[in-house]
Amino acid sequence: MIEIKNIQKKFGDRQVLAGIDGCFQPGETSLIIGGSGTGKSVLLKCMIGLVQPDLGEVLYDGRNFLTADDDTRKAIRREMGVLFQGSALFDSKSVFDNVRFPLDMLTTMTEEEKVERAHASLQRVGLENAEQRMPSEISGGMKKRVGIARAIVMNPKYLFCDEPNSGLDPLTSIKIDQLIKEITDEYKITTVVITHDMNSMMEIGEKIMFLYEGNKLWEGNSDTLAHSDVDRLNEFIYANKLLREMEGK
Ligand SMILES: Nc1ncnc2c1ncn2[C@@H]1O[C@H](COP(=O)(O)OP(=O)(O)OP(=O)(O)O)[C@@H](O)[C@H]1O
Repeated sequence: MIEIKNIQKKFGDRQVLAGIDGCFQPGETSLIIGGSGTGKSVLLKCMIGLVQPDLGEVLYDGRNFLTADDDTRKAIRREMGVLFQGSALFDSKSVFDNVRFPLDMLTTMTEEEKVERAHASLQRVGLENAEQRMPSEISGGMKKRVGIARAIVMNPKYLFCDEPNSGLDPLTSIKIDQLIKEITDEYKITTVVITHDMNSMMEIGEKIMFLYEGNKLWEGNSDTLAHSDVDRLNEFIYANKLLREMEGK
């Protein structure tokens, strides 16, 4: 379980996060939604240690990530998998070498163990036949799958995905969402996904947190999303639907 308490962050005079609380459960895919510039990515970065919040706590199964000693922080980091926007693959490495990279960097596994683990991850995302291909030779959806395989290769307890659907067509988006949800459920991972995607909200929104100008204005799930009395959320959903219709999705 991940708990965040009163996360605050300012850049200059701008209060980007104004005190966010939340709780994310194992085996659950939790979504953070909201318009552009509302602080979703900054919140995610605060959670994974890429941005230091001004105030607040991030607890990983009770361990305070922000005040922990170096060894505990390292241990927590090793339990995290991250799928970055745009997949962030190394262009000069094959699919297989991209996936085994965290094992090379962070473990003392034998060659045989690494190969076995990387194979298993790639198999889990359905890419066992693309291991020797280069990132430039595969589609956007496949790149996301490689990113997911790399994010789970260390058997993470916590998985973070920043806009996993960006740049994908609707069908591929749904497949990627389903994969994230299945993996979360199968390995009982605590998964946090940032998304703009209305389909994702409806299909995998077991828990949804809505941010607006650095505040959490609403929390619920896909069933309650369309029935809130929060004007800002209703505007966001309406704008999203409109955009999808205009794009012919
Ligand atoms: N390192 C930084 N220095 C200064 N301002 C920043 C920094 N990182 C983010 N911001 C600002 O914080 C605000 C929130 O940014 P954030 O990236 O979290 O938005 P977001 O909700 O993820 O939006 P999007 O959906 O467009 O990615 C923005 O106004 C952004 O310009």
